[in-house]
Amino acid sequence: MDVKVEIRSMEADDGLGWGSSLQVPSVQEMVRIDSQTVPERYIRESKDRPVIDGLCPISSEIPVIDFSLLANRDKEEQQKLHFASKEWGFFQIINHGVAEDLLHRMKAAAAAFFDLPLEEKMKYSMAEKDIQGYGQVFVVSENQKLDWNDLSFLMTYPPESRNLKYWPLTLLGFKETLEEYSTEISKFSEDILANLSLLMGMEENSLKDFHKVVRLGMRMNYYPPCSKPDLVLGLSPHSDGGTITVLLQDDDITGLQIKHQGEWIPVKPLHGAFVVNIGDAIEIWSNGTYKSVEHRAVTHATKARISVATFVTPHDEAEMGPVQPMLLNHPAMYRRIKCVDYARQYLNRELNGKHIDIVKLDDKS
Ligand SMILES: O=C(O)CCC(=O)C(=O)O
Ligand SMILES: [Fe+2]
Repeated sequence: MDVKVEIRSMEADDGLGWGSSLQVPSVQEMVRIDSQTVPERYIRESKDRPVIDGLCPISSEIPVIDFSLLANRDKEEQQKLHFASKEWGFFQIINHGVAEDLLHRMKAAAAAFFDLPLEEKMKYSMAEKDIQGYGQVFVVSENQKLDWNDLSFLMTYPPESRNLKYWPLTLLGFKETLEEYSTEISKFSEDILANLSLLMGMEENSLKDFHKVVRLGMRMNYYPPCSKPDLVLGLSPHSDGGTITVLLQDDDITGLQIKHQGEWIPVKPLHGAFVVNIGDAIEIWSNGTYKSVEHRAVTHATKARISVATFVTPHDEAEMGPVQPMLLNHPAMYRRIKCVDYARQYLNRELNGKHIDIVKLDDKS
């Protein structure tokens, strides 16, 4: 197969100043041209290959939290949030109050974008020095294994953070839907942060203060079907670098797997729920009490899967480092680092497990 479709424009733009990634082919286009061949660059070493088993029973153990109770600061529900963040780093949230119609429109907007012809999508390609737009991130060498995934990454909130040159404004309703969705996710995330602040022995607004305003980056993921799903990964193992991530996904395909007690556990979608996970920033602020857990995505033999991950991202100038109440009975487990420095280091490398070790302090120090 000889597919030379590079998804990157040559426009010079420093963008967010967080990093950049090398050019890669569109996997969706490769599969459209030849759905059977899996190029060598996508085939994982034996030890990294996934077990495709959407029916693993333990999946049902992932905590489910009722947001309507958390919003009322219900103590029992807060304890569930505490347990989930400590033991799993992941939970599904029901009764979040975001209208089902909006969730449906958000998924449809992402699907409509990936449905566009390649030439059209390429108009929104990442610029050379940015990670916003259509393309791929975390590609730093010509030799590394690639994910079976195409993505578009957009800053969506607050409104002034949007760079509309990466937004397909010709798609009817795309902009309005993302605006509406990101406004809802900003309110939802603020409330989760308020509950986590209280659980960490702080004022309700303390975690929010690290953001000034809650800042959202949205990664729309498209995982094409793969004829050999047991040889590839849709998304390499990683933990998310920000505060929390809110994931919206298709109901009918299990693609997300999380590392729990040394095993990869599939997260079976719960209709209408968000999957929320703790990012590295919360692990560091909580001095390791709450866990930013490794996760990955696997592919499906015949179906494409779309997910929409919204990353809550701290203010560039804020500091990551354990907060005072979490240091009362424990030594600091992480050194302090400015959020923008962490983001730059996080983004300019191959995605390969947890990155947090770069700020971990030796147990004895
Ligand atoms: O597609 C998924 O389920 C996972 C997405 C994810 O982990 C990410 O975009 O960081
Ligand atoms: Fe992730």
